[in-house]
Amino acid sequence: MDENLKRYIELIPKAELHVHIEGTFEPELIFEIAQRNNVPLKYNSVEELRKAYNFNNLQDFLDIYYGAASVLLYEQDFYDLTASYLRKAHADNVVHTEIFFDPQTHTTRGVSFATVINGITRAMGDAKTEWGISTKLIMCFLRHLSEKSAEETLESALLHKEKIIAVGLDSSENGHPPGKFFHVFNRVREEGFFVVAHAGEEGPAEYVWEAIDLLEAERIDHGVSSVDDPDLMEELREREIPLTVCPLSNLKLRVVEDLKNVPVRSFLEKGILVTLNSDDPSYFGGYINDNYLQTAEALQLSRNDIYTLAKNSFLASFITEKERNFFLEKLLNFENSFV
Ligand SMILES: Nc1ncnc2[nH]cnc12
Ligand SMILES: [Zn+2]
Repeated sequence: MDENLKRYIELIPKAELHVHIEGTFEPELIFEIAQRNNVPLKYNSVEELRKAYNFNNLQDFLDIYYGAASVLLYEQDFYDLTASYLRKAHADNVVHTEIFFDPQTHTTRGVSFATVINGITRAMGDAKTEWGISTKLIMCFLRHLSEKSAEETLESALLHKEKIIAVGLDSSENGHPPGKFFHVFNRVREEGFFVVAHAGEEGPAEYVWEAIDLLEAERIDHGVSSVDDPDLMEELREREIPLTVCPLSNLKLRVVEDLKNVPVRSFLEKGILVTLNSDDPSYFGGYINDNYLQTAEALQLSRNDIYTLAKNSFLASFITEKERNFFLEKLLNFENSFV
């Protein structure tokens, strides 16, 4: 790739809108925390664990991801995990990030909701002080569990309402359509949270329709199968519903055979608010800049395309108009001064 475009990608201020905090758990930190908490691991070394990162589909990955998360027990563990991600995001010139967390992954093991959220938000506060990085937190329900379990999780979340900006849906997609969570998302909206949902990752375009029509999702996570349905593409453009696409994730989970097949160009050409994100960077071989760089290379994206993707990341963020204007001005200043 052209050195100048590479530098432009690395330096451009950007927002990350699709990253699971449990998916930023690096093998070295997994072993460190497992050791200090006396939790046995199935793997004998960092190298052995890394070797297991060879996935045929979403479920293969989720099995390992939930296994690693089981070493997280104390508030300090969640703090260390989050601080480690935010350091990397800052290095990639991420100036705003909206982080997913999966409370049920921890509460079902007896770790309290407060332990999880207090550790994460303390690291978010420290990162703001230290690096000026802006952050929001999005709670996700695990869709392989019941709607009742999601309702109980929402109850726990209400005690920490001011720390959570939006509620989403993740985990095993096929067989667990958004409609399964219709009632609980009515409550989510009544409580004033923004709504997002993973849809159209491994699942069909129909699941994206359900997410926007039944759950009234304001942003779709992945959504790559939308490209199969021209009416849906038109709907996403018309209603200005952003997609948080994660190219390296799609490649590693075999949603696509080649990065060339991630439909970022189709979304850009259609005028859909598409963004690039890392999803679970410690498992998929790269953080946000790696996603931008490898996608730009595979799709021959121009500097102008990169600018649009970075701008879209701010347009698609759950921030105030004042914050949005601040970031858009930062972006414009960067554009005008980059040589
Ligand atoms: N890519 C993904 N899809 C669904 N659920 C997830 N949880 C973490 N990463 C996920
Ligand atoms: Zn995801």
